[in-house]
Amino acid sequence: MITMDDIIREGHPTLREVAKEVPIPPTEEDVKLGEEMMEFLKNSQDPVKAEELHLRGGVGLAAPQLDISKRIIAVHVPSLDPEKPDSGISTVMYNPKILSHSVQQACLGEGEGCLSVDREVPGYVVRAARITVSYYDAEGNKQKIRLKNYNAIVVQHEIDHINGVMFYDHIDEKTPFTLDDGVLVIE
Ligand SMILES: Cc1nc(NNC(=O)[C@H](CC2CCCC2)CN(O)CO)c(F)c(N2CCN3CCOC[C@@H]3C2)n1
Ligand code: NI
Repeated sequence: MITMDDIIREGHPTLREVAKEVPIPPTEEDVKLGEEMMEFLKNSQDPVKAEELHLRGGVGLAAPQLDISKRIIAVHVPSLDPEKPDSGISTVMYNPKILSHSVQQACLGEGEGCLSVDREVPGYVVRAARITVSYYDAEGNKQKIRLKNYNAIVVQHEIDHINGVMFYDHIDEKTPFTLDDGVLVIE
């Protein structure tokens, strides 16, 4: 079972590597890894288990954060709107690829953090508000989905990780909270 001890922290070179594509259909090993990544996210969102296992809350995780330089990400984002129970996203993506993105940009009003970064880095992380992503699922089926707002932000944060990009690379140190016109702030 994955715990915080398995997550490498900034400064570890693997976080700055471009991760390798995995064979499709995913091997048993890669399917198991994806399942363990998803289990970590669910545990981290369970108050009892998170407390017991000393987990920081997470809605996404990328294999390089486990010192595994493979293009595998897991996202488990609960829907923010109880009226729209399926507006969240919960899936493991193999070889995810952003096919297209909106000109419209968005950021989280609270900024971003990272399980591999043991410090606060204030500032807006401006990303595309909507993205079209292709990926392979655990069975090797090619999927193509459109994501927007919170779900889109999370998946972009994870895809950054498999490209060696950290969230604070997007923050302008001099003007961390300056926003161009029209950037959607997601609270
Ligand atoms: C936004 C948020 N980021 C949390 N942590 N950071 C992460 O997930 C990092 C990835 C996210 C940082 C910004 C975009 C992607 C992990 N990363 O570094 C992976 O690369 C949260 F934990 C969290 N939520 C809201 C939903 N809540 C449901 C109930 O359980 C608690 C949970 C807390 N929302
Ligand atoms: Ni992260």
